Amino acid sequence: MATRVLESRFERMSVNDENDPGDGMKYQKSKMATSTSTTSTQLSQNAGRANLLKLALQNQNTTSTIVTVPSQAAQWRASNMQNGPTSPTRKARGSDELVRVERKSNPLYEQPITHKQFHLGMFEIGRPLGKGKFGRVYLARERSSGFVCALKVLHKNELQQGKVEKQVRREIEIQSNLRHPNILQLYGHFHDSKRVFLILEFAGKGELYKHLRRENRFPEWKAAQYIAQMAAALEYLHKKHVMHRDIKPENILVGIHGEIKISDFGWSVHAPNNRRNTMCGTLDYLPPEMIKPGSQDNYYTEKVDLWSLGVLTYEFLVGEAPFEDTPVMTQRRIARGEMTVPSFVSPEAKDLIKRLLVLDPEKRIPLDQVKKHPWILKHCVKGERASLRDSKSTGSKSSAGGQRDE
Ligand SMILES: Nc1ncnc2c1ncn2[C@@H]1O[C@H](COP(=O)(O)OP(=O)(O)OP(=O)(O)O)[C@@H](O)[C@H]1O
Repeated sequence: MATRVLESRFERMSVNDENDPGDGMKYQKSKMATSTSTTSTQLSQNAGRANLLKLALQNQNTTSTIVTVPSQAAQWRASNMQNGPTSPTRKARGSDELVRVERKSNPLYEQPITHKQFHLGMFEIGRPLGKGKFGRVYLARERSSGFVCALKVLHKNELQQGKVEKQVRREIEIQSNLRHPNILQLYGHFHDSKRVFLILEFAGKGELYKHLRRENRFPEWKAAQYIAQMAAALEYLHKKHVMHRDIKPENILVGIHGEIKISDFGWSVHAPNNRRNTMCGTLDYLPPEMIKPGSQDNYYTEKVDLWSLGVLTYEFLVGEAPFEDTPVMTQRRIARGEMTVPSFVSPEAKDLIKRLLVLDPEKRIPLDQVKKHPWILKHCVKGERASLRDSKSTGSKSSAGGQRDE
């Protein structure tokens, strides 16, 4: 059934589709589509989507044979996947529940690694998933294995014009070496004369930013579970001496189980000495040490991500960033740490925000303590009971006005 849905989705695509990128990457008709007996019209769109996601999960947990291989040119060098990633598994009740992500070995990585060169013909291209500044992202399926992934297409001339080649190269190098359930996996990449293709893990529930805008703000149980996952991912990154430097809802995707996937490593940096002095990131999320006048002289550390985690916690719970204002005022308020937490935020959550949004980077609460913070423990260790209690006391909607994901 699930396979048929996917087939019919691929079957429906045509080269005249208005979403055709017009860049020589036409939608391709699946060979398997002819074997279907159930037509797509018999299935509702929602059921189709749910089944597609189920198939993506099955593929990613069990049947994938995608491996990363060296690409044609040294500058787009790929990394190896010998240290296999971990796969999230569903632990919670009901389809609308956030989950604690559990590590599980993936059979893919127990198989011998076979090196093969990736090329576009190996993939069936599905529907567009979105568009960024420098390219488009498509749902894709590797033909031989049926592995479902997201294919990001970047045009070399646009990268050149935007002077972001170095940034993209760094993004590839860093992301392809990361294996964590809350970090979007980059499986490999390849290129032709005009384009660079990134083979990415498919995040079935899309952008976190859209979930937040839809719900306005998240209920505390959900925000706490997201922040716990963010803390785990950041801890992993920092242990590898990687600072993300651009943590914000727009750079977080949501996996098929509702788990967080940090993406967009365009601003991330591998800094083995743990100190950098480049100005980057998004104003609302920038920490004081990066916006101070003369900050060129002020080296900063991976603790910038702790500040951003505080801003993220605030935005999850309040619906807007804590220092949001005109650009000049935002900068001024960040430099002074000037913000107020609304009274509807619980004292425990407020405490965590205040411990993260500390002007002195060295005094910010470390990630291992974030994971043990009472607010996190309340919603994550006893997560299910806490979320039940919250939903009982506030009806179907949470006190934060948020609803469970459908
Ligand atoms: N792995 C993925 N799984 C599911 N959807 C994705 C995936 N990657 C990207 N998308 C969708 O495609 C959109 C464009 O992604 P892309 O990475 O090109 O740009 P971006 O990070 O949103 O923006 P920018 O180019 O400004 O950094 C995303 O906003 C998201 O909706």
